[in-house]
Amino acid sequence: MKQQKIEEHLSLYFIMGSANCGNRDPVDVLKQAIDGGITLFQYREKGEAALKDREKYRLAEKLQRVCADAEIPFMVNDDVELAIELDADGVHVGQDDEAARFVRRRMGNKILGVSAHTIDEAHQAIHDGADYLGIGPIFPTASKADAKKAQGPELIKHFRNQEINVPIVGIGGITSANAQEVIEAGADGVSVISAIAGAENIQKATEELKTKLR
Ligand SMILES: C=C1C=NC(C(F)(F)F)=NC1=N
Ligand SMILES: [Mg+2]
Repeated sequence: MKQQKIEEHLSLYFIMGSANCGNRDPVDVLKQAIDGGITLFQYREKGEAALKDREKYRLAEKLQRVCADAEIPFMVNDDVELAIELDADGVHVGQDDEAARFVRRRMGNKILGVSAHTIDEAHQAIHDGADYLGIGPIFPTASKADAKKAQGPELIKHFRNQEINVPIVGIGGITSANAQEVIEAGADGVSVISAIAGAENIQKATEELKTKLR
């Protein structure tokens, strides 16, 4: 049941933190993205101006409520303590965050996403109980300062050819111009930051992206 649900939710996965919203209120950005049809949200508070402690908690709480009202699962990036404190729907961790097997123990049956760049990392994440893998960067990205080299949609094909059959979401420089290639390569969905958060008209940009995913 959860496995099937995860695939459903992965199709248009919006990731955002205060640093991605320019001078716009992150709550309004999220509301417009939800109106445009996102299927999953991840709160990712990163960068030198990243909110911390009480401020971060308060924004996370507001974004979580917006997701709850829209029945969109609310994920937290990296910060397992915050995810547990908020009783978030899940957490996403990278290879340099807390090991997925420990996060799984602390998160119980919540959604656990893990970033993987190699087949070995994918096998380890699956062994540790990951519900989905974030694979990328597919295209060059400006949203992650320490991103690895873009590998193209072939990266997703490679994971599928290697019998990695768990839910996969592609990440990295994905826009409405290239989203289709990522799905055709075998991803269950696409995750985006600036293609939505940086758009002039957020709802329209989200709707346009969504049309490419059918
Ligand atoms: C670094 C990341 C890689 N992948 C993902 C996701 F799209 F959720 F899988 N989220 C991240 N924060
Ligand atoms: Mg991380």
